[in-house]
Amino acid sequence: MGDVPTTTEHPQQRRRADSSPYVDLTRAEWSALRENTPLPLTAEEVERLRGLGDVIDLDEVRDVYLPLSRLLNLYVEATSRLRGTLNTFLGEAGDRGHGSQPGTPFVIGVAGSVAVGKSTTARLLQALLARWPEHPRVELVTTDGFLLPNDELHRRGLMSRKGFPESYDRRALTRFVADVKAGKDEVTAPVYSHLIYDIVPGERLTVHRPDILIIEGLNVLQPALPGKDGRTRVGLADFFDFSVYVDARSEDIERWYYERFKKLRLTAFQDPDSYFRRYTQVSEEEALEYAHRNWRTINKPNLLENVAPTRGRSNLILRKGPDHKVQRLSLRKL
Ligand SMILES: Nc1ncnc2c1ncn2[C@@H]1O[C@H](COP(=O)(O)OP(=O)(O)O)[C@@H](O)[C@H]1O
Ligand SMILES: CC(C)(COP(=O)(O)O)[C@@H](O)C(=O)NCCC(=O)O
Repeated sequence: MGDVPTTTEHPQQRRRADSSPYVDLTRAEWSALRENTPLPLTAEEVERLRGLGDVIDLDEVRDVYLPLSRLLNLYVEATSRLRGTLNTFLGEAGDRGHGSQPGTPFVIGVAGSVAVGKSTTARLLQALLARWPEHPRVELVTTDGFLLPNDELHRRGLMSRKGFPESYDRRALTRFVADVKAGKDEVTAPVYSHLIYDIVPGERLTVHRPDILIIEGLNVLQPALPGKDGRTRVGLADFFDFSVYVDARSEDIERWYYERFKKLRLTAFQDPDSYFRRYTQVSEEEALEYAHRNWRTINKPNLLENVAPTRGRSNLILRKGPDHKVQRLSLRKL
């Protein structure tokens, strides 16, 4: 694996020039920033939010996610004040509907590789944010609902590119977030099932004017594609008020992917409806060959070509060590 560029080993990130837009913090420095924020989750609740294979406990929540929840609270307040200022500036024009609506949702993007633990991060944030004294309504949506259905992926020759930017209906995804942010009463999205490895026909999820929307997925920080006229379009990330990139060494993520695959083989894959049931009927070694191929030909190239290059667009980079625990953080300051 020596030739594999990892997602963490850029020397400039260890020692940054003063002009770097990021400030680097150790876990200890970051955890001190939680100040007196109380811990609103119990060990059992944390356990329920934990994804398969992720290691997360109350220490991790206290040291890593509480300071983040505090920072996000400050961001939400400041963003709301800024919107008020904009509406004041727009004055009457604002009254005629040109300004942003009061209560415009605060949108948070959570990005990172397959199997890095984005879902756990997003679920923890949702639970922590919902427990602020203001009790905001926090909705969490994953971008897999906007994958093209398998039939369509087959037609376009993209079945072995699942998770690559072109395997999504990116316009529908951007429209979905734009509609939520515009304050529409009900906005719906398609639903993806890991069980059938496909979009669930006819099923939609509905989002009703949340205070905060978390949108989690591999490619949420991808820049917009240029339009046919060559002009840049508005992209998904243009609607984000804050974004988090969950980072780890490629070698660690690969190991987590295989470990999760082995666990899924003993659990979810046993379901008769599982797309992966066939891997419960062969030896673990044979099943793992499929996982290795998937990592080598789909998830790793996607990580290196598409996902990791978006890391520098995020507001916060969480760097996990080999045990899934966050070791270092980089917070955008400029
Ligand atoms: N084949 C599968 N069957 C059932 N659940 C799966 C399968 N693959 C992934 N998952 C689950 O789906 C969620 C999203 O996984 P993934 O997209 O790899 O992101 P991440 O691990 O970064 O959250 C995780 O909770 C994972 O455990
Ligand atoms: C569904 C996914 C593309 C992730 O989608 P996301 O929610 O990040 O948009 C991914 O978990 C996946 O299934 N990738 C295909 C390759 C594989 O089976 O590992």
